[in-house]
Amino acid sequence: MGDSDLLKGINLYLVGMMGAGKTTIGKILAAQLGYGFVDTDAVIEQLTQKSINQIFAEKGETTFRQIETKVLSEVCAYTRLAISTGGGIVLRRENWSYLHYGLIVWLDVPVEQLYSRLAEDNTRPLLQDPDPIGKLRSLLDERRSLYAEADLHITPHPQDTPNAIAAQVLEAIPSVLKAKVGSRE
Ligand SMILES: Nc1ncnc2c1ncn2[C@@H]1O[C@H](COP(=O)(O)OP(=O)(O)OP(=O)(O)O)[C@@H](O)[C@H]1O
Ligand SMILES: O=C(O)C1=C[C@@H](O)[C@@H](O)[C@H](O)C1
Ligand SMILES: [Mg+2]
Repeated sequence: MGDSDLLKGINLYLVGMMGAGKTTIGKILAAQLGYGFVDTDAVIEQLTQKSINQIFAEKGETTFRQIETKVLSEVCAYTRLAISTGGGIVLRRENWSYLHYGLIVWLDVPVEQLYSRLAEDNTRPLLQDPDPIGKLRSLLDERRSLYAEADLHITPHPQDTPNAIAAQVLEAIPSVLKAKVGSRE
């Protein structure tokens, strides 16, 4: 059971740039909270029977974003889930109305580290760019103020393991949960 009552059934959403560790840490958090695990990118791939790269190439980013919103709107109706989102989930205002049903955690990882993790990975269509590090920088510049709308801002040290980062999230939850519930009263 462990920390299973920590969030009182409220969903936990991980947001942040591609490569920030949302999928990796979301799985650990789900196990530790006794929650189910959902990755919106994986759900989109299952639903469409296409890879994210294929969806971007064949249908374009706008269609991907429409599917992403639909998936989020359906997922948020469930409880007791840790949900790793796609890096661009913060872009549509409508998505925030769904995210705010849960507790939102921003994994804020420096661009250099994102790049070193993703350099060998060709599954992120937005990084198929002649200047991937410049692209990561400009995406983060566009999105930083949106990610900052999360309830909890976690800035892991470069050497922190996924388990250590998950522990930081769990440790910080009680204080932010209080603030979040308090703000609704
Ligand atoms: N704390 C960490 N230390 C070292 N490597 C990590 C850490 N967290 C994640 N990684 C590695 O970085 C890569 C990207 O992680 P992950 O897929 O979890 O990111 P993501 O935020 O889900 O990205 P996306 O938005 O593209 O889905 C993976 O290879 C993962 O193993
Ligand atoms: O940052 C982004 O816009 C993206 C991140 C990934 O999780 C995928 O959702 C897709 O590659 C787009
Ligand atoms: Mg992911």
